[in-house]
Amino acid sequence: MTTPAVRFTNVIREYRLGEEVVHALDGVNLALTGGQFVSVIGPSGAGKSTLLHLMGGLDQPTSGSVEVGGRDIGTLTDERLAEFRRHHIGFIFQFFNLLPTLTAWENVAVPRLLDGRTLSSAQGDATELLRRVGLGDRINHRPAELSGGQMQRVAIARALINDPPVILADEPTGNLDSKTGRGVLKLLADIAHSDSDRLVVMVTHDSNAADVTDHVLTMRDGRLDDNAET
Ligand SMILES: Nc1ncnc2c1ncn2[C@@H]1O[C@H](COP(=O)(O)OP(=O)(O)OP(=O)(O)O)[C@@H](O)[C@H]1O
Repeated sequence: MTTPAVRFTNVIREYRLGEEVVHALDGVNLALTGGQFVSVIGPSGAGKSTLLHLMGGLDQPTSGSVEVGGRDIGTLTDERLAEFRRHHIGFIFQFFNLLPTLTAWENVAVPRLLDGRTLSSAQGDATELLRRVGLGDRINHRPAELSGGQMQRVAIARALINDPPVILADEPTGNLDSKTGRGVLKLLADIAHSDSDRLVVMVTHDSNAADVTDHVLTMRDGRLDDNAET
């Protein structure tokens, strides 16, 4: 049996605010294999972002385990966890989070700096990825010279630069018009489907999402509605 790209076992995440305890995740079990594009939907406060943050090692469960590629990320030290995130997880955000003074290819190459490499050593890979996301003619443009959809494509190329097996997207179409958003969703689907080892998980309020994703996880009050083994 293949190891799931992501597995949650009895995951609880509580936040304590004074006397009050919020159960952001209230016993989540899931196993997601690579090669698919999964969306996470549900009402505000249901726990969607918490789920994504735990998948990406940005937050830790109060109890239960989160495995990425078969490794329990709760057992890693902070330093190992940061390294693990850089190589195993690609993040895509609603507001792109590009650096305004850098060109498109330099933005794509930034994660390589964190590995102690130079930007220029990644220029070839960054340019190739920009071509892949349809921006081969925009490699020297700065973010202010790009449309919202183009900025999100740069951010997607940046998420791919270290070839991570898991890509996590938090409302990636939330700041785009619906036509541009559909293009971004199609690109994310292509990225998931072109590699059987790659899982793409997206938190969204986008009503088009269910049409383009292979599986929809619905969250409510910190729990998943259905059996999430795919
Ligand atoms: N750092 C925190 N401290 C305290 N409570 C938190 C924290 N982060 C999230 N919560 C609470 O956990 C619950 C789940 O929040 P989460 O952001 O995961 O929901 P969501 O489904 O992503 O919502 P939205 O669609 O509005 O972004 C909410 O009740 C929220 O208030």
